[in-house]
Amino acid sequence: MANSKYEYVKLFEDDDEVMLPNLIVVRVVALDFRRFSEVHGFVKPNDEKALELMNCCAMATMEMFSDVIFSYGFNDEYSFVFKKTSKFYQRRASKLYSLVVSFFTSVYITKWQDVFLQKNLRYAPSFRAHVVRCASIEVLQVYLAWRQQFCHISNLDNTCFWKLVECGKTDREAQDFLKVTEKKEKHELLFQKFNINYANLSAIFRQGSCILTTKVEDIVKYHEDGTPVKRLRRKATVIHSPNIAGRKFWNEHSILLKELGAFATDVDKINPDYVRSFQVEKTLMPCTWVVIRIDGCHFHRVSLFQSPGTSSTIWKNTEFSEVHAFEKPNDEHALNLMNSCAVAVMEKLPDLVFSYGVSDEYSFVLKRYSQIYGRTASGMVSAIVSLFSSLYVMKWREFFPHKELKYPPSFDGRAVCYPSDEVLRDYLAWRQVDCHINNQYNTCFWELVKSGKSKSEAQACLKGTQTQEKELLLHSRFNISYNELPLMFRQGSSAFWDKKDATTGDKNPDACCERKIVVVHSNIIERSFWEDHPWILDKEAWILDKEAWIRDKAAWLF
Ligand SMILES: Nc1nc2c(ncn2[C@@H]2O[C@H](COP(=O)(O)OP(=O)(O)OP(=O)(O)O)[C@@H](O)[C@H]2O)c(=O)[nH]1
Ligand SMILES: [Mg+2]
Ligand SMILES: [Mg+2]
Repeated sequence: MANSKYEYVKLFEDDDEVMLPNLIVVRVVALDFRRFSEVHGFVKPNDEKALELMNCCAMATMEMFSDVIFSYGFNDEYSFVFKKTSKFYQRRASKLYSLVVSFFTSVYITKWQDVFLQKNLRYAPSFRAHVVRCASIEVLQVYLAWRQQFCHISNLDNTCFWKLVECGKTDREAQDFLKVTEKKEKHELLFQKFNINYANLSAIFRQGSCILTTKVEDIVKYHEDGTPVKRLRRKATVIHSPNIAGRKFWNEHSILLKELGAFATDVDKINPDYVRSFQVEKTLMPCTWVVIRIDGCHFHRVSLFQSPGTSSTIWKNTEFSEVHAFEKPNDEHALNLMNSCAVAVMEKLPDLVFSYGVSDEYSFVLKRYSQIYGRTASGMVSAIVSLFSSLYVMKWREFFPHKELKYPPSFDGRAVCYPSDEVLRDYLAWRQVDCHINNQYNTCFWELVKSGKSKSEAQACLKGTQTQEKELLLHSRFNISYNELPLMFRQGSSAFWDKKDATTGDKNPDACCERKIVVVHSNIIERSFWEDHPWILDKEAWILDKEAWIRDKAAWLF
């Protein structure tokens, strides 16, 4: 809708389409899961409930994203394989991994209490994700073999490790012992010393879990004459298999053959070059401002959700803001929830220097030399979008104490590099102009609707109108002075560390206690905002960061 002189900043966005014939795998891995599992007292080495929750999230993800044909997970990770012809979001990598990780995270929080009845979630967990490109079905086969082999090796190791620790060894001693022990000896150790036959441990621990979906018919209601109204729905099922990369397992599932292709032989060796390709992630250009923009998925449009109180997922012609009865055009609580999540994300990731939010989106600015998540686009985007989603679900009650969250929300994300302060400020100006144009239009639109016009009449009435005409319309017909509407609606929200932090810096040991993020609703298009807050895009810190970065990255220069 919006059109402004700042639109040129869109030229900095790059295309990350996964080209055909590459097969798409989205791999999701928990962040800092060791700490999370300790804080939540997970059983070692495997917590059945924690695995059940991971499977639950993966099943919901597969039911949500119908192009995902197969998934495999163990411990704290899951891999989702898309059908080979998928056109989902034009195969744009950032859309795919961000939506999957965001939804997966939201479900993790939503379902936590159902799985861990007595255990409260103590803090917001998050996951990271990236796209693995497999050039052929043979490469996908190696990928699956690699992951399942890792599951086996790590589970055997962990089982031995915790048994050794239980019987008195220190962590160090147990690790040193296992380092020099062969697989066969580990099996022997478990059997001889601890009376454990490894092969008898639960398949879910040893083999991980696979998920496949089938179409089932649900009766959703009955007509007056008693005939049932049926609807097709995807139903996910968990299975365990000792060799998911084997021909025997794969080729007996017709859906895998049809949507992905057959395995011609069994894998006898995992090619290390392939493994390198599975791990490669694009890094962002150094010395640029990185902006991570996240946006609510289908906050307005059709979405899929699980109807409350039932276990079935149903297509509904609906929108997140509609289902949750957000006030139109602006819901103060919904916007404050977004702001609160953004502040919490900034507190967790100190490399974030500024963020700007409007409607269902937030832009996070990372300092120029940020090296978090190896400066990979997928690391930065997925960690932020996942943490944001996690917080959004956890904080929902605080902002909507009387409203149930009806289904897990999801956000997409992208990373864009801007080379100078000017371009970065133009980017932020672009978002604020967009906020202004949309807000003015939406205010007029909903006033017209409230006054009795249909939506299409309201649309027709506003078509081609300029700012001043809209202001006049609001004033003359509805007695609304646009400039007196709440600042948050007109200007959006900006979050940043307040001045005290920047000036006290590291010199004062108590400084960290005083650090505070402020949320303001200012005009950030005007240069004066940046002149009044020079520490946000601080030049001096930038030079120090640059020197540290060169020392770290380019030691060979000296
Ligand atoms: N009523 C109400 N709706 C809101 C509010 N904030 C966001 N929305 C809705 O969220 C939509 C955001 O627009 P987009 O992000 O472009 O659209 P979307 O439906 O989320 O679609 P995608 O982002 O492409 O998935 C708006 O059109 C509103 O319908 C709010 O405070 N109140
Ligand atoms: Mg949106
Ligand atoms: Mg939006």
